[in-house]
Amino acid sequence: MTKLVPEVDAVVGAARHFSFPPPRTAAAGGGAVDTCWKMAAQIDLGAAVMGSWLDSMKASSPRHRLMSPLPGVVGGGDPEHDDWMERHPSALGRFEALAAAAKGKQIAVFLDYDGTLSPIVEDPDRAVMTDEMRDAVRGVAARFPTAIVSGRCRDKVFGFVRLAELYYAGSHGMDIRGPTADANHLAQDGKSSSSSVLCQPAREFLPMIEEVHGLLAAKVEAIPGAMVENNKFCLSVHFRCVNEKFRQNMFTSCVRALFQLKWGALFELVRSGLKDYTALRLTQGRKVLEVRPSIKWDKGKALEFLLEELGFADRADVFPIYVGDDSTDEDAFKVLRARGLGAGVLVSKFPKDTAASFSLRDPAEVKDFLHKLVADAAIAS
Ligand SMILES: O=P(O)(O)OC[C@H]1O[C@H](O[C@H]2O[C@H](CO)[C@@H](O)[C@H](O)[C@H]2O)[C@H](O)[C@@H](O)[C@@H]1O
Repeated sequence: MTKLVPEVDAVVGAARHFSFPPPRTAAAGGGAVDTCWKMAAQIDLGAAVMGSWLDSMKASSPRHRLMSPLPGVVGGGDPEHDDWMERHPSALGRFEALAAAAKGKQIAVFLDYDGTLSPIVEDPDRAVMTDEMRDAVRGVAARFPTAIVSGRCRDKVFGFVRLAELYYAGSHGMDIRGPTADANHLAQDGKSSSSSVLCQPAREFLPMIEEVHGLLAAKVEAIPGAMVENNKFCLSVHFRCVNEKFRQNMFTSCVRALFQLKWGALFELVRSGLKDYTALRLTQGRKVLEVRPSIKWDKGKALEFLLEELGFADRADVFPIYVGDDSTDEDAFKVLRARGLGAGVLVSKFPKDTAASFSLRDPAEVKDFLHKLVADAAIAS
């Protein structure tokens, strides 16, 4: 089997398979969650089949079986969990291996926001980050170049994080700006802080996104709980709160049919709303449909852009660490795999098909991991 992340593999050991796609066992192979996670990555609006699309919507924030509560602990006889932990060990439980792979290299840290730095909540405007998490991110940024890479509008995610020393890549990486205050590593590198926008590859789509925002917002008013969030260069159509009541009582097939009908109706509204906008595409995140310009730009491209901007593009001694929870973060994990660089860390309590090498269960573990990065002597030296 080809090893795509040799530096991490070499340290963790050959028995740990960080290849992508991961091998499938009877327990994990072909599972509904895995399959839907892949399907959810991008929707072909012309060919979308309603049944499979609804499956994908339901799988977009899985709530099935909980995994072992302790990082690195094998999962008490659950073969699916054991297989997952084998292929994507805890970045906390295997921290020494990760640190050894990073030793002597320039670390750069890339952090998704929702589901990574803040817990998933029903109201996107209330997805606040705790002060403790802010302290952890501040500590990392004082040591290593650090970027937030989010599907959200850049200003909005800055409003949550409020740390001027970071890079921010908003709108799924389509709106990137540098730090507006010096962090220690920038001062050491002699680089001046810059408040300027560094990259906006979808500028020409702004009027179209505005127009479609108005159109979709009016359309989804018909669906209680649905909401369209304007993320400047892309839109998020939220369905986490659609038919919440039915979801809580979905034990009879009759109610289940209603549940599917509502989500199907929302999808149809979005699909029909976009039919004249062939320059836009639809992808899916956690209980959210993402309307994006059809350009070849995603969080993976943003990661590559930032590495270049930091002067790390051609350096073999760089160790990027990307932490994210969403299907949109897979583009960044794939870049790291393809380049054999650094480590991707997926935040998930559930087994998922992922190009990440390591896993963390939730934002609380992300915080602990960030603290460990700062405290680790091997990495510091
Ligand atoms: O790339 P991210 O920083 O993870 O942003 C992706 C989307 O995150 C937000 O939606 C998600 O979090 C919400 C708050 O917890 C939750 O209600 C929603 O169901 C999730 O999909 C954000 O609101 C979106 O605009 C981002 O695209």
